[in-house]
Amino acid sequence: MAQFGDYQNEIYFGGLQGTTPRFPITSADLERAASAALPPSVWSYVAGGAGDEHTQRANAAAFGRYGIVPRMLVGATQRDLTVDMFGLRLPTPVFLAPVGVLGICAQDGHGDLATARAAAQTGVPMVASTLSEDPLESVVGALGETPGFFQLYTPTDRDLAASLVTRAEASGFAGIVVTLDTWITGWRPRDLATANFPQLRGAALANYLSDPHFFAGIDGGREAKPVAIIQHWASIFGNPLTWNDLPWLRSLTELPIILKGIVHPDDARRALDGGVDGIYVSNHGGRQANGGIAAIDMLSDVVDAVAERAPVLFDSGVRSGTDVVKALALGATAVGVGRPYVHGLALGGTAGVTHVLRSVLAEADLLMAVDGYADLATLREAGARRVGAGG
Ligand SMILES: Cc1cc2nc3c(=O)[nH]c(=O)nc-3n(C[C@H](O)[C@H](O)[C@H](O)COP(=O)(O)O)c2cc1C
Ligand SMILES: CCCCCCC(=O)C(=O)O
Repeated sequence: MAQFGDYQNEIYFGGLQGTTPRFPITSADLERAASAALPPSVWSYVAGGAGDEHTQRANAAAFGRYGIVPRMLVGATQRDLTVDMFGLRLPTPVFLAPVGVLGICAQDGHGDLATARAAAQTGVPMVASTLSEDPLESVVGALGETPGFFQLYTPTDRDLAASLVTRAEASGFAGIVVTLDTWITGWRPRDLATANFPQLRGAALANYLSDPHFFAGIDGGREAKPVAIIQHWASIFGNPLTWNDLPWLRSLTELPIILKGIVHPDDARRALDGGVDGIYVSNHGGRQANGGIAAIDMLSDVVDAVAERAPVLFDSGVRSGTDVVKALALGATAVGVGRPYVHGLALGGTAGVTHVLRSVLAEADLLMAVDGYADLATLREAGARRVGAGG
């Protein structure tokens, strides 16, 4: 059975033979190289967070407070990292977190397709953002057999919201991830300094521009001037959903609904009572609210509150395979990689994203081998020890 850790040998032997594409290995080196590769205003959008970015830094640093305790003489020569969730058997516990505006991070403008192709090559599921530069139908097409989830930014225009969900269901997405924490934009100093909001310049509106319901709300319809189209988009983008909206969301689809942005255990319980199928713990990578707690520090509280009633997805601050293993040990069902794959995309399109995913998976797999955990159930049972340092 092939193991994710085999990528290590591919890199070593490819290095000897000169066949492996040379991408940086650590997330810090990837980040540095991507910052040089992208135009400065795009870089500040990707790298930036809310306020003085304390929460963003805390997300990553807080992983340093947790440790895996190794077990010996186990012989974990074969590791099983498969995950069952939402009726799917997934080959990896890692997924691609939704990132809007991927187009501006790719040389040919088709960052969503490039990412979907990397998902197809690695089997890593992709959560595709509403804010895509390629329409959702073509993104799911590029995923091939690999499952995709559609991330919904719920517009205030309910017909448009319903249409996006219906299109996602019809085109083959396996679930709908509803993002709760970004109905309004947080205070993002780096974007304010460059007055840079790429999607407001139309870089990520393919899902809207391909939807007849979107044009129904604009004077002049499809013939309207670009500025009127973008103004209309900005006026309907963010819907401050409340608990009262859950039955409406539920009525839109038979697909599993996963709520992204849950951090409080009581919210997780209430969401499940309200009929959703999955909880996605995230603080949006510190891009929305500064002054918050690191997402990983809330994971086990949410996992306890969910009490096995549903899968718990996690992102925010994941930078390595070690972080993935820690989040899994703390009870996550699957772990989302965010900014690191955008860095890979900026450096090498599909090949760059594939490299990042394979590196993260290889490190996770090798850590489990060395630490004596042959599968995720055993790892989860052992848990992660809180060690106090870091963050
Ligand atoms: C450039 C960028 C764009 C993002 N766009 C979206 C989006 O369209 N929808 C969404 O739900 N989350 C979006 N996110 C948040 C990610 O899904 C994820 O929560 C976050 O990147 C996790 O933090 P990390 O990358 O620091 O680990 C975006 C993040 C970044 C960096
Ligand atoms: C008007 C809000 C746009 C948010 C765009 C995408 C996103 O989630 C991000 O973090 O950036």
